[in-house]
Amino acid sequence: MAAAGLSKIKHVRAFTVRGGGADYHDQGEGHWIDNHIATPMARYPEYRQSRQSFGINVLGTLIVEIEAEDGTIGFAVTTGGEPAAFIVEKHLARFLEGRDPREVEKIWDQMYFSTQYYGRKGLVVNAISGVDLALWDLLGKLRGEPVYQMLGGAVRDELQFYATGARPDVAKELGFIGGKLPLHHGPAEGLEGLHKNIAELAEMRSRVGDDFWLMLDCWMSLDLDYATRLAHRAYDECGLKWIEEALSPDDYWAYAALKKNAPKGLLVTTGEHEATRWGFRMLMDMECCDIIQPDVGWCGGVTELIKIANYADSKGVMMIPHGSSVYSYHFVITRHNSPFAEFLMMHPGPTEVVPMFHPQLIGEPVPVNGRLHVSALDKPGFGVELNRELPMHRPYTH
Ligand SMILES: C[C@H](O)[C@H](O)CC(=O)C(=O)O
Ligand SMILES: [Mg+2]
Repeated sequence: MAAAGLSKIKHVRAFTVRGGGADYHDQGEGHWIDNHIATPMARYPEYRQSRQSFGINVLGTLIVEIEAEDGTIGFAVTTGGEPAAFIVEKHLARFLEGRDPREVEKIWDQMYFSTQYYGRKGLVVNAISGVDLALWDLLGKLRGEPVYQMLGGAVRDELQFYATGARPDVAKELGFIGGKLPLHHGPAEGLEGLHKNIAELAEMRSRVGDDFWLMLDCWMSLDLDYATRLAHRAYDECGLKWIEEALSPDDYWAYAALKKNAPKGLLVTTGEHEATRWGFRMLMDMECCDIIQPDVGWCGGVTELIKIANYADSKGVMMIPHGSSVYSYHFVITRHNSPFAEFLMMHPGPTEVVPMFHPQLIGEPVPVNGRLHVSALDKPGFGVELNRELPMHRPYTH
């Protein structure tokens, strides 16, 4: 039974919406995020130029709303679209309705183990993450507290960001501490592609100077041999800071080998497509990387991220969450082993700072001069509202 003053959960609803936002790959033509980026599908020439051509944006955004008996609504956005909406409405909602919203652990446990026979990673854990984030948002709104306060409070006054996008030189001018470039050419483009990758990085190094961090996001596109050669050349010739998600997320053995093969001083990072405490334990126990990068909207939500982050802390591994806007800001500010955060540049250029989940959230804070003061997070829940002017669709009910 809910304690006096805290409403029980009345109803869970799932919606879908298209056009950017949490499904940040769902952008219009000409956007930097869909311009010949190296992927595991780039071995097929017909899918090389555009990730949308092989369906990267096929799912769209999932919106989860949880309404309490007093009418308070918590919500969250993540990816997963219509199939995730089905899972939320037809399977997960039963573990919330009629419950005390403070039962986050029990609700998570029931969502995960009831779906384990067809879930464990990917879409199902995206759906669980969306529900979990909406639940934390509701709890914060019911208590009148920001999520970061419920997580133990801020350990510093501001967040510092690096920027992901095709223009680290602009990111530097905008005050970010570093810039992460997408890798453009994968192994199928041979030695010529490797030379082009290095030339692009060298050109960017010459624009940003010696001290600005430059990173490469390889989006699962490489094999171990290519990744090793790229790592050495990019570090030696261009002072690369880290090589990200170079390999398939399933190939823990290749990651462990890459970390051994990589030059000392270059960081190996991965994890945005990994999920749950068990997946991240594998990455850390097998010494696959120096930085883990869970996406809070995909790895199991805040309830699971607490466990992942604590394990990382105990192993001395840094945790820099992937993207995920306010959902990671509220977490990162509470952790010493997350000293900075990612900001995904969603401007098509990208030459301006625009909210990462634009246009889905109202009141979404953005870094100013590469920083965000904790006071920007001082609103109940995750501190944002849903833009209800968007054409939301509720494909299933229960
Ligand atoms: C730029 C990358 O290919 C991807 O779209 C985003 C990502 O992996 C990241 O922000 O990290
Ligand atoms: Mg990445």
